Amino acid sequence: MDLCHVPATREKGWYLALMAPNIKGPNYAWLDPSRLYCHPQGLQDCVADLLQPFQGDPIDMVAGIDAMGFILGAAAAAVLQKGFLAIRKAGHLCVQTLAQPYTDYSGREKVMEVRTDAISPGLRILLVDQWVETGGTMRAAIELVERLGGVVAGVAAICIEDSAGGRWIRGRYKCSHCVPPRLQPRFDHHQFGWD
Ligand SMILES: O=P(O)(O)OC[C@H]1O[C@H](OP(=O)(O)OP(=O)(O)O)[C@H](O)[C@@H]1O
Ligand SMILES: Nc1ncnc2[nH]cnc12
Repeated sequence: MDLCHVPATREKGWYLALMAPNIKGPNYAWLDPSRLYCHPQGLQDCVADLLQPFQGDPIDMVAGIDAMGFILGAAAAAVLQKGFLAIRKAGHLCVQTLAQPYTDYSGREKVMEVRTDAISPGLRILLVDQWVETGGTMRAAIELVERLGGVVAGVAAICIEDSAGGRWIRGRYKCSHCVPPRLQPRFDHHQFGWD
């Protein structure tokens, strides 16, 4: 695959074709989007599409979710010229943290942590992750921000699936994603290959 080829017309989500299917079975997410980060124009357009709905919105800080949410989150923070807060899977931060248990698409119970000294009450935070499948991970991050008095200014991910958790998030927060309407049902049904 040519990771430099740029199509003549770049409609929203053109770079989604760079994603790759799971070939390793049920212990993994059904899809791996990360090859699109290898494409310079793909990465740039992905971040621009995620930020477009928030143009003009007051955002004080961007938070990205461990691990792949760090990539788009940090890129978005750089574009917005804001700071970046890492929301981490438990057991990595050697400072005072707040913890939130959750369950994700794997069905396993996990714990997310955030440092307690970065979010002051009323701080408006844009939460970024690579993907929302069941919504368990993003909901845990939302809980952490709100328990610290922060305000979730928005939720951004390449895709927010039409799951119960995805709908819960979409119903309560301003959201952005990269999926054109014709492709959303394919992603909701975990179908790869949408040309
Ligand atoms: O909506 P959910 O069902 O909660 O799933 C979404 C989460 O799962 C993936 O991360 P994962 O923890 O697999 O790993 P990584 O980011 O460390 O690769 C994805 O990037 C989200 O963070
Ligand atoms: N990165 C990802 N891609 C597709 N589905 C997912 N579910 C959780 N993470 C995912």
